[in-house]
Amino acid sequence: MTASTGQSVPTIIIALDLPTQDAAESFLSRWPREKRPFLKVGMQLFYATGPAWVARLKERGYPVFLDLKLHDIPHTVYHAVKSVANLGVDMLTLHVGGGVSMMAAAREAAEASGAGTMRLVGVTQLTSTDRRTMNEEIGIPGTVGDCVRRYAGLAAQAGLHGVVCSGWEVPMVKQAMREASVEGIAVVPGIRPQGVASDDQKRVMTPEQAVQNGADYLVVGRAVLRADDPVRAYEQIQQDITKARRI
Ligand SMILES: O=C(O)c1cc(=O)[nH]c(=O)n1[C@@H]1O[C@H](COP(=O)(O)O)[C@@H](O)[C@H]1O
Repeated sequence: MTASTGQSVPTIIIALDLPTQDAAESFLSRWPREKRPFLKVGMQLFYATGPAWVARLKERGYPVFLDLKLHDIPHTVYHAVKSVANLGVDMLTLHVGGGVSMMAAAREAAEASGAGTMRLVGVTQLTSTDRRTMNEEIGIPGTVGDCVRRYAGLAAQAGLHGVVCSGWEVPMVKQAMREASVEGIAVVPGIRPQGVASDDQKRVMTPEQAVQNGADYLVVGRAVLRADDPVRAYEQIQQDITKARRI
């Protein structure tokens, strides 16, 4: 039996970490017309383009993950999610560290806006964080895995649809969410195909490893954005995923 038996095929999400709308459009123009990859618009591009361009991406048929990593008081997050709900995006991030009331407010706002299909996912410990940073700088004791597992349980308790974590923690976050009666999704950044530099990421995995560990979504930025042929790099990762599912 494969590690991913019973799951749908893991989906690649391209992190459009680019500075301007022109840069993003030029990147998208390199793709075959019929291809509509799942796109992540994060802070860099969202602050540069604004919400109208994101809404247009949706109108053009792209699945969109809006990665704003909301983290504020419950009242503010409630109203932020209400504003985002109008854009029709498929996924939105918030920080689990904001607490259960903040996450529950987000869920309530999504429901009140009729944005039932927008998946709310909680960022656990960033994949750029290692144990030393977490223990000595942030002041959270224990292993990163302990913390991520605990955060996944809190996200499920608050009614989120899943979490963002590294590939290393996927089995434990799924278990933690299941214990809270949620079949939650695992969205996994920090993906590095063999031979690609880790850059600022600390908890990295290859696409094959992440899939074998049960990841539902693989978030890939620089490995595709910096490739000489981004479409080819994306297709190679897709092949890696298919291969990993056969093992
Ligand atoms: O929420 C995210 O998407 C995210 C969470 C996390 O823990 N780590 C992380 O890298 N990300 C995002 O995933 C992308 C990873 O980019 P690359 O490291 O270039 O593949 C970036 O857009 C990050 O903002």
